[in-house]
Amino acid sequence: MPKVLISDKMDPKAAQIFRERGCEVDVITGQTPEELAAIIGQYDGLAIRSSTKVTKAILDAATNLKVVGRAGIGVDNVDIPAASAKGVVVMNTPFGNSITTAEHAIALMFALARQLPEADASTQAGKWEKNRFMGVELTAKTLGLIGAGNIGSIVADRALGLKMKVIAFDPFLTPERAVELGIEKVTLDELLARADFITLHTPLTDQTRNILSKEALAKTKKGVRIINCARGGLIDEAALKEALDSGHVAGAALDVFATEPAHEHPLFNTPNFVATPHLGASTSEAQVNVAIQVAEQMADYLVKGGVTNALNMPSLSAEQAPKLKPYMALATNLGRLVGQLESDRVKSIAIEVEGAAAELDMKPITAAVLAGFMSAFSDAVNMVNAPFLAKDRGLDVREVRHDREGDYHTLVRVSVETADGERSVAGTLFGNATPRLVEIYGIKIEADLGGHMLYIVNRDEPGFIGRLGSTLGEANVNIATFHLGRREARAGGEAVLLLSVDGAVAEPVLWKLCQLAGVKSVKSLKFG
Ligand SMILES: NC(=O)C1=CN([C@@H]2O[C@H](COP(=O)(O)OP(=O)(O)OC[C@H]3O[C@@H](n4cnc5c(N)ncnc54)[C@H](O)[C@@H]3O)[C@@H](O)[C@H]2O)C=CC1
Ligand SMILES: O=C(O)CCC(=O)C(=O)O
Repeated sequence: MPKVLISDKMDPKAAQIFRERGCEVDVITGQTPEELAAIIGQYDGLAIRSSTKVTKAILDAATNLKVVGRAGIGVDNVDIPAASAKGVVVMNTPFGNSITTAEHAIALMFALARQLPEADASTQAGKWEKNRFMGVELTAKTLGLIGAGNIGSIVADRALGLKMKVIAFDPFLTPERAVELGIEKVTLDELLARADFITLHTPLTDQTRNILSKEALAKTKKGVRIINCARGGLIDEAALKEALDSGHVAGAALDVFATEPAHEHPLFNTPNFVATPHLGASTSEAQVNVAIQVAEQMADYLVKGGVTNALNMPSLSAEQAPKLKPYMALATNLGRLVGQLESDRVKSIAIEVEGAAAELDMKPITAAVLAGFMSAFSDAVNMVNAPFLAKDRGLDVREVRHDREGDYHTLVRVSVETADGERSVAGTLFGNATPRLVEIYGIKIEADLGGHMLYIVNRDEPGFIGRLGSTLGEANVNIATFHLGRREARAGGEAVLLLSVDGAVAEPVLWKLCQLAGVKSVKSLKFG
């Protein structure tokens, strides 16, 4: 039974769902990185929010880990390249807390417009400073969104309801989507010059880090108010403090900080500054949503092989998974066959599908071919890390879907290009379930790939099979299955033999086989 650790505070529904769906679960929160590293080796899954930092050191200690699930959106607390390299799937829940976070941004916009926190503190201190707190209306003001994805779009919708004009800077926002949202797509400089309120809704990336830099803040309209419910690091906090002190920025509200938790900060106690402790996602509704989603997704993966909302692997629904399973086995074996046969450097690999296979999502099939192929060169390869390893090796990967009727109701072909030219193998599924090799390097053959096998290329002539059988018999090698194919219809050409044998064939026996008259090459193969 897969074992899952919940290492951050999460709604109890998560643990309940893990148990209901066949996982054992421990909830241990507030651990130091050392404490986590000491126990993580026992777990197949790790469910987190933002407190647990899934660093390379944690991943190195996580010898059984298959999936990290983030109950939330941002995954900047997970070293995704390190997880991918280790073959660990990283998932998030991209929609469960978006409404809540958008509402927090709107709440902070109101808080700034009417100085609510300061007015509250003053009133409760018995001051009744009616003349001190002069607010501004939101109606007819311009709201500038930096980032118009899930959360930005919801903020836009709410702001339009408040009769604001909404403009957005987002390089990936299409003009059609902007029209659909009822907002205007602008450049960053235009947004800075026009917005009365600016709200940030992008992830923290190399492109967005410090997007509101000192220079950018200087380009804003005097009296602008700024809200950040996305990630610390998007705004230059020192420059923001200066701009608030000088009065150029009339107010700023931050839910997120460059360093969290922010127990102290130069911005604290600055007039017109509002702070919340990364509360964007903190509503009971959002926390139930993300806890349920993350547990369902992780359990689906661990128990049924379904992949949803993974950031480093193609999606595969739990319903699709059983249908794709035999294809993955076929694809892995074809990839592994080519990987073992080709000792030359493979420059490119093409995965072609036709018939029933052409109706399926190709991404998992491609990932399985690559996993099989790469497993011939390195250990600990799986469908998660194989595409990354292939990229690292400079392998060009092509996917081709044929819309044609072939000899087989379904076919997967893997072709590689080496210095010696292109070679390909192909396989089908018998009864929609059993993987079967049907072609190897241009020669028709029918064989199940599995266990230990021998691949022999020889001259097609009488007596060869007898010599081969005797040599193997003398070496006490038992032949389990025997498959034969030849390039030409008549004897004298090239033939291939695929034998499955009961164990690995020792080097001296392979050498003897190579010495047999008519043998061109002998390869020992192993399938998982
Ligand atoms: N404060 C909190 O508790 C929470 C914070 N968040 C944060 O909110 C952020 C946004 O979340 P979603 O809207 O769900 O993400 P999303 O991926 O749907 O949207 C992000 C948008 O940013 C845009 N973008 C990317 N690079 C950009 C750039 N250089 N300039 C301008 N726009 C750029 C993208 O095109 C995309 O439209 C995430 O970073 C997430 O971590 C999310 C939930 C809760
Ligand atoms: O889990 C949380 O409270 C933080 C949520 C968040 O920042 C996110 O989902 O990106």
